Amino acid sequence: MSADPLRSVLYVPGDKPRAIEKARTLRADAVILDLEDAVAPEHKDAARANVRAALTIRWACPVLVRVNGLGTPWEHADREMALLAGVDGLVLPKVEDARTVRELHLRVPLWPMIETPLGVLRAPEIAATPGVAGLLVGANDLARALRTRPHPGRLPLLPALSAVVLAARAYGKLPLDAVFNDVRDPAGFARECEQGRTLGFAGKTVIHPDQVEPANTAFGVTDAEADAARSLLAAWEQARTEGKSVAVWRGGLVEQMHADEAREVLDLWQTTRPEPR
Ligand SMILES: CC(C)(COP(=O)(O)OP(=O)(O)OC[C@H]1O[C@@H](n2cnc3c(N)ncnc32)[C@H](O)[C@@H]1OP(=O)(O)O)[C@@H](O)C(=O)NCCC(=O)NCCSC(=O)C[C@H](O)C(=O)O
Ligand SMILES: [Mg+2]
Repeated sequence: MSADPLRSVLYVPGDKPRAIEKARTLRADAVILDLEDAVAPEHKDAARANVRAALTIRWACPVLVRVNGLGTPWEHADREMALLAGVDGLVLPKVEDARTVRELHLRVPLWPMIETPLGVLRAPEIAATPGVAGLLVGANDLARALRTRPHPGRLPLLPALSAVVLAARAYGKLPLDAVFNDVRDPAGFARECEQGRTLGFAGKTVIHPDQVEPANTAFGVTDAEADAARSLLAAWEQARTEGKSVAVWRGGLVEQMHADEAREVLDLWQTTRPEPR
């Protein structure tokens, strides 16, 4: 389990200084200062200057920058600014192969976005690339490229979502779920978080302050889950003390991997507990 949970990862448009300021007051596990699709071409230079200024400030969470993609007029200036300003990682949009990631020769953690059909097909090689910390799904671009129709349960995207989880997990990287566009639909957002967690995502990318705490809850550990993990571990350790290879807890079989999983749950609970007041 990662020492730095990424339950909620907030996109903040680089051309909105007020939103950048606001992001510092939220409890997102990380933020992505966006220079790509949230910023219109005529605002790119101003956004880059805002992001440079934001990177000089001390943040309570890791700060990533989503740079403009390969082949755009802004890619070099974006990367150079972010690297010089000391960014915690770069989000690379629309990545379609491992070679382009490798050839960037960047020494910060890289977060390729999987948001095209080719990107999905090549997600394993992209996830395996040294320097890659995790994969993000870009469901808006992907849905458009696949010509899917909107569906409340994301049915048409499920194979791609699972492919990204599979690729990331296979190489020990973190898969982050896509954004949910309707910022005025908290029930729909909660359902999609639940689905993302069930699919195996480590956290969700979000686009509005109101989505931060619900994502933290959905991808975090409740006190009840922590209690259950402690109880399972106690049963496991008791069984092992008695020389048994497996335990039975609440009527179910417990083996080593369940005990390992319970320890991971407790780690996450420990690292994400609100500070005592
Ligand atoms: C989605 C929004 C355009 C909604 O904007 P708006 O209706 O104006 O929001 P509110 O009035 O409710 O805002 C209330 C306050 O919250 C601040 N705010 C809003 N959004 C953010 C944010 N993302 N981070 C920080 N703070 C934020 C406002 O400034 C207000 O503050 P205050 O003045 O104190 O009241 C808007 O939320 C927005 O622009 N969101 C981000 C959009 C974005 O980043 N898009 C790009 C990433 S997603 C993407 O590209 C998809 C992917 O690539 C794919 O293919 O799927
Ligand atoms: Mg996109």
